[in-house]
Amino acid sequence: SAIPLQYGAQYSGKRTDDAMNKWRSNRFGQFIHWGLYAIPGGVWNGKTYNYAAEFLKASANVPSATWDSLMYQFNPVKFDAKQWAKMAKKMGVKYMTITTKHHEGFCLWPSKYTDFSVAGSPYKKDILKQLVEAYNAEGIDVNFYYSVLDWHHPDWRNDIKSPQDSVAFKRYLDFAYNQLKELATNYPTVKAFWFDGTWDNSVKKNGKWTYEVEKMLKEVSPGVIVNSRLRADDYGKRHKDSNGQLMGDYESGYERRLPDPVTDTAVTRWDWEACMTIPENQWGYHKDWTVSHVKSPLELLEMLVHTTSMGGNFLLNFGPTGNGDFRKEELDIATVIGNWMGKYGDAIWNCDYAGMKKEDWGYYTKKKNSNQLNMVVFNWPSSGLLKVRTPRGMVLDKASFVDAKGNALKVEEIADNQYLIQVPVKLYTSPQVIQVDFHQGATNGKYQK
Ligand SMILES: C[C@@H]1N[C@@H](c2cn(-c3ccccc3)nn2)[C@H](O)[C@@H]1O
Repeated sequence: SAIPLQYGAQYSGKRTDDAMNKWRSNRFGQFIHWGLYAIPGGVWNGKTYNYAAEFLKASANVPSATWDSLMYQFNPVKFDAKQWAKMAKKMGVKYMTITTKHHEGFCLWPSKYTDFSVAGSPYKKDILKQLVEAYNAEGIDVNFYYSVLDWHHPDWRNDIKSPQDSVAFKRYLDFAYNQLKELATNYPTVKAFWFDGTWDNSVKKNGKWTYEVEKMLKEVSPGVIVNSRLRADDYGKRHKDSNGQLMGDYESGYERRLPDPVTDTAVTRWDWEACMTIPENQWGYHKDWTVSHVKSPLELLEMLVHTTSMGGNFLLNFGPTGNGDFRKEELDIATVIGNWMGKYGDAIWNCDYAGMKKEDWGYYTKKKNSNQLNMVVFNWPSSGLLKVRTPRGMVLDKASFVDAKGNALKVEEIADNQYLIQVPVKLYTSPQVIQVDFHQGATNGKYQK
């Protein structure tokens, strides 16, 4: 029987209100990690540190006073929110998630609860306000990332080991609560809050606070969406409560990894989002991308399609430089992905899990409330035959490449709920999309029994 909880999941199943339906239909988002860490870019006193650039303070053992004085160098003269938003629009994202405050504690908005913000920098202006306005003007939703973990704030604690810790950490939680209320109040068009830095015991021992933050945000900004990573329940259980129920509005555990399309299909039962770096593990700007593998546009495109095929959102990360511009590799990736989305985005936006078995050639997506099935093909069989297994009652009618709607492909029913779709055997240089029309009914039985 269920364990009684005060601060566990507040509901089960997917939210189906307009705000969540829009969040789900967005599918593809741009993550932006921007802060003081973008100034040194992974290099300190002439030494390059391979670990994630937004962790340079820790990797290079930089004293807090030294790190915090980077605020006086924050003056991104090349920052142009409208230009960032145009690039995002061309890339085909429908939402953007910006780090309002990362673990270093530096705030990209002039918060009245701390001096450690843009207001204290030579730049002075409100970065968040400019980004929200510019991206919303391009029709792109904006979500706020907020790190509960805060290396700058004197009252932060990793754990509560004494009454003094409790008193200090209570002050910290009040500070964070006030900042979050400030963000939800001052930027009312923000659609979701992306919490991070909640894995420490100090936060796990404060499930009630995490519950109250979610409650407050939804009172201040009705319809707003909160990720599972914020939440701890009465017993410190995170993401899913002590009864295995998902907390928050969507599962946000997939960081630099994706669920397996064969063994992890359970994720299709709830909303979820995966966030992904272009290098192996760099969220903030790093001067030297030779320190690890850098994913190609096609690798990233396959991850986007893979995620959509399992009913999830894909949040691809960009790390602007300390000057406020993007490195060439990121601009090139945005262009290649944008070109593909311009032609085939209809197989991503407002598409979901098709409820079909994964095949070797690639991924299915299904347009919401339609009989339109998309096959996004990455791996071409030497036979030229694409295998399709349908659920009982689903009958394929016709198929054609999105790029050649008029040329119907041969669809052969070879057994109950088993089909082969014939495609020309040739080299394709980018993933192709085949659109398949189907209907619910008995199989045609054209094949010999
Ligand atoms: C979304 C990503 N989450 C942050 C992160 C990751 N980690 C981490 C810490 C220890 C092990 C593995 C991951 N700590 N903070 C990264 O800095 C980025 O913001």
